[in-house]
Amino acid sequence: MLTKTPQEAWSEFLETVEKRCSPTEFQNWFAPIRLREEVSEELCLEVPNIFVQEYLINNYKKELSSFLSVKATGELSLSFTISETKKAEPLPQIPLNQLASPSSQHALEVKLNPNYTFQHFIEGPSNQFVKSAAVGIATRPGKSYTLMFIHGGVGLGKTHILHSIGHQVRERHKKLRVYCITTEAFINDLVDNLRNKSLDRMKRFYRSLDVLLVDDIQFLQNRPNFEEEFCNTFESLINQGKQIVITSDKPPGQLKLSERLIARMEWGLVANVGIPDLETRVAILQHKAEQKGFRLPQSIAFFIAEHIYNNVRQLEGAINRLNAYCRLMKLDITQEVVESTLGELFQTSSHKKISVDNILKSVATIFGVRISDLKSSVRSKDVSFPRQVAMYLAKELINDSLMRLASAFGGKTHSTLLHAWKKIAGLVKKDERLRRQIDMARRNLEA
Ligand SMILES: Nc1ncnc2c1ncn2[C@@H]1O[C@H](COP(=O)(O)OP(=O)(O)OP(=O)(O)O)[C@@H](O)[C@H]1O
Repeated sequence: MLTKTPQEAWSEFLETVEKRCSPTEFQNWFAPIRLREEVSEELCLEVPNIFVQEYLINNYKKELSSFLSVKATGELSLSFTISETKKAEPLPQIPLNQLASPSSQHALEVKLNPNYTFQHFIEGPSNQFVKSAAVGIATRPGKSYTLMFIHGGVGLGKTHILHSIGHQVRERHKKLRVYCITTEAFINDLVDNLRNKSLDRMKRFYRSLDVLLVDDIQFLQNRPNFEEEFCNTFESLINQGKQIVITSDKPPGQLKLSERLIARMEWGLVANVGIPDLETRVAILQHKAEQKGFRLPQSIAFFIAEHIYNNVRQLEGAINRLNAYCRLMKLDITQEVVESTLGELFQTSSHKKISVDNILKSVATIFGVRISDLKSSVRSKDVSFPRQVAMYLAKELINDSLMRLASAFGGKTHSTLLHAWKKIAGLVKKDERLRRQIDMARRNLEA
């Protein structure tokens, strides 16, 4: 019998999920969910949008069912409400008769890259949220969130997503005026129009758009004069219920822009694109190879993905280089060929590959125990403590799932590994000797 209140069940569910998923996934999908304080036996959740609700049900139904009771109908005792879209303060509207004609042409428009479509965007835990939110926005532009703000590191697919929205809107909403521009081009446009005293025409043009896609807003930093005009354009579109999508290398709060603009951007749907995990990188490599018309063996894709890991553009560069080399030299793709062609890229983009086996070797030497004991289920303190240190190092130094890391320790579970990591992380703060032992192991491994 379930005796927990829905609130208790929810917080236990969150605790479990937080241990299991990546911080990006948790931040994107779970952190925005609010528990509604309703007097009900049902768990009432307030979600910021339908994507979060669908994500929760599609991916965590099984887990939820072990925390929540089930109704007589067999459904989970769970209900959702979608938080009301926050409204921007009203600004003076531009009369309709002043809007530019839909046939206006603009030289600075960015042509949407035909390869940057949702179909060619490979999904993984690091970008699932941004992708489903973008698909939702492209399906009903201006209807759910009038502003979407996409941020993330270099080469992780922000422009790809931006153009995908543009393609889909053009395909499904033929009458809507979609315009894609880089922030640099917007600034150049502004400079030209100021010089030609045609600022009003420019304003009318931008304010007549239905969907404005703006790439790399970080280039607006430290340019207060241009920022003001951008902010006006932006507010005017938002007030008309039009759609804006902005990309940036940082979240809104970290941009050096006026408080007014930052507040406006934070008000939208803010989504982060993270670094793809190993499996997603492998899938991206294989997809890119397929697009180029060749097949990349799985083992080779893993090999490349293990060495190039924080920039998808570099993965794509690797595929292009490998393809060109093998075609010209009429070679099959083997690991040797990959090493000789892409070795340089590996050097610049990767640090030394650390494996659980290396960690076990290093820890065994420092603590004077046998590797086989570390992998066994021996529980004596002189073995279990170094084993926990090795688990701590594995979680700290290897970018892989807890489950896989734990199983490399002779089939341990992810909760054992997490427990070990927490314990050692706590001890290392106060135990000088342990800190030195761990530093020594790290130096050995990274040397
Ligand atoms: N998930 C993905 N699936 C397929 N291709 C991807 C994915 N993520 C990125 N790419 C590819 O990586 C390349 C770089 O992506 P993009 O230009 O969109 O990155 P960005 O985040 O805008 O980079 P920058 O910060 O430099 O502007 C593109 O060719 C894009 O197609």
